[in-house]
Amino acid sequence: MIKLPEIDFFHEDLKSGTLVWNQVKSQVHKALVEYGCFEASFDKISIHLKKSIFEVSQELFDLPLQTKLKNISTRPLHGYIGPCPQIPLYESLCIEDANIHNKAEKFTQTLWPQGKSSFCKTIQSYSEKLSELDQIVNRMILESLGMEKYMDEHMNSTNYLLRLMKYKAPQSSETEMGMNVHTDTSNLTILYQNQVNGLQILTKDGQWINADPTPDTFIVMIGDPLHAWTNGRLHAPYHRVIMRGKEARYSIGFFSRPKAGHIIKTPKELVDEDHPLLFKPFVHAEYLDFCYRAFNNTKEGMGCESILKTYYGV
Ligand SMILES: O=C(O)CCC(=O)C(=O)O
Ligand SMILES: [Fe+2]
Repeated sequence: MIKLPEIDFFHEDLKSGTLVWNQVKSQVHKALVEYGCFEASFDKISIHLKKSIFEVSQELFDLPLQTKLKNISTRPLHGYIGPCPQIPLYESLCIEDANIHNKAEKFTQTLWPQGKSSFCKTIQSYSEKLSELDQIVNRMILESLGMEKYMDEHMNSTNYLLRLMKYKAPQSSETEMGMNVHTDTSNLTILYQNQVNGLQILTKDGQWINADPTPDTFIVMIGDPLHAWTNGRLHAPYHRVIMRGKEARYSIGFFSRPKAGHIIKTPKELVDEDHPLLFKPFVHAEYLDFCYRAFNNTKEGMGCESILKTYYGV
């Protein structure tokens, strides 16, 4: 049974340029080339915070549907997604810029007008801490491609989204699709789950493997925009969620996303004879519209055909 690579981000002195940084960086690069994802240990999020994020998540999903529907956004797939025929077990809410205090507070007030500081504090602190891991991984990615000069531009053109997700236990004793096969629309995704497994990743050679993280680990994954930007060097894996058993699954997705109007354009340094250009430049908002249409048009939910290849392939 293949297991995802495990990478440790514990070290106190994990600073660019140190020996330990370079060692971790090469593990990150190798894992992202081969699998497009890995399992990360990261101790900046305390046990208390890990517990709290699921407690507040549960409270959120226990709110009446009318209240959850207040989570709306002008961008498609950025608000409340309720159980629908494509994915009947799935429900999620989306908090844009959850790492920024004012934004976390605004979201909290929309759902709890009387205020709910435990919720606001937890989502903000969780997002802020996890953004450190996101930045470490992003820097390692750019350095390992010799592209660190793009770091500021890369980070300034993204923002963070926090998606709290719940998958109901399937009705029958059979397994059921929790989320259909897709690749992510983010540059980088960091997933954390309660101890109900279900996430599966498709390897490059076509095998589905289980990503069963421990309570201490996160799954870090590449999405389409970064796959395109790196001219295919980093793999964006197809993945899905299969539900079984009697327990609900809670999962927390932390996404670094290109901003709506940002154009994803492969830098010229990453194009040469051995690496011909794979994708035309594209505006993230337009690409997201295609994903949204695919999601609505196919019975299986997010279509499994690559949106990136279909619309932007060279
Ligand atoms: O719940 C999970 O583990 C996966 C969620 C996911 O793939 C996504 O939100 O894009
Ligand atoms: Fe995903």
